Amino acid sequence: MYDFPVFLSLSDMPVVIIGGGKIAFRKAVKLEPSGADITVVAPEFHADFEQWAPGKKITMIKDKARPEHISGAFLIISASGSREAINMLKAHHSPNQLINGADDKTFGNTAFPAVLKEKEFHIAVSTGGRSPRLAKAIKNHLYSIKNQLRHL
Ligand SMILES: C[C@@]1(CC(=O)O)C2=NC(=C\c3[nH]c(c(CCC(=O)O)c3CC(=O)O)Cc3[nH]c(c(CC(=O)O)c3CCC(=O)O)/C=C3\N/C(=C\2)[C@@H](CCC(=O)O)[C@]3(C)CC(=O)O)/[C@H]1CCC(=O)O
Ligand SMILES: NC(=O)c1ccc[n+]([C@@H]2O[C@H](COP(=O)([O-])OP(=O)(O)OC[C@H]3O[C@@H](n4cnc5c(N)ncnc54)[C@H](O)[C@@H]3O)[C@@H](O)[C@H]2O)c1
Repeated sequence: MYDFPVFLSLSDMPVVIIGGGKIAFRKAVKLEPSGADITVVAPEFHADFEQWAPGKKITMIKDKARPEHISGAFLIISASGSREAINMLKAHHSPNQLINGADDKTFGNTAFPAVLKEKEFHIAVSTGGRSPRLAKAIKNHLYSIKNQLRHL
């Protein structure tokens, strides 16, 4: 699973995040600098969303996720932990959509890596879904040694 790494250009691409909690917020904050056209769908939003989203290219829909919310999306982030939302997504996604199963790694075809972004380079670490904590630890280790490579 998740065995092919790629860097995407998401500017103006339709991205839908299902869920409005802590994890959905983390994904939204990571995606926003890409310039994607982000829609977040959830019956309830974490307070961080309400403070952070105004003035950004983010549409917030206060509703349960429904088929019409996902139909035009290039990338869908499943981050609600809701069985109902996951089952809806399983039944109504199309086979050529990118799906990030942040709440269920048994479903989906796309994982967010742990990212180290500097002016000169961009490193993404994945464990193929096996251990996000390990991915984070490797990223933090690379961060701690990056200055040793400055002369290259
Ligand atoms: C790297 C990172 C990027 C990001 O999130 O953007 C990321 N998870 C991070 C952290 C993290 N995730 C979790 C914890 C708490 C538990 C713990 O401590 O272990 C922590 C720790 C923390 O939050 O500190 C739990 C967790 N993660 C997933 C599930 C669902 C499941 O497993 O079914 C559950 C709930 C399990 C449960 O509750 O049962 C699934 C996924 N998490 C991934 C990525 C993808 C695989 C990446 C890879 O290939 O390695 C994948 C498959 C999909 C996706 O989310 O894209 C980011 C570190 C970023 C950084 O700091 O740089
Ligand atoms: N991928 C990761 O890195 C990672 C890390 C930790 C946890 N998780 C998983 O992510 C999921 C979400 O975690 P959280 O802490 O954000 O949860 P949370 O309870 O804070 O948020 C859940 C959100 O989903 C919304 N929701 C509920 N039913 C919905 C529906 N039918 N349609 C749309 N939205 C709906 C809720 O209104 C709420 O906004 C959990 O399954 C958790 O295990 C993932």
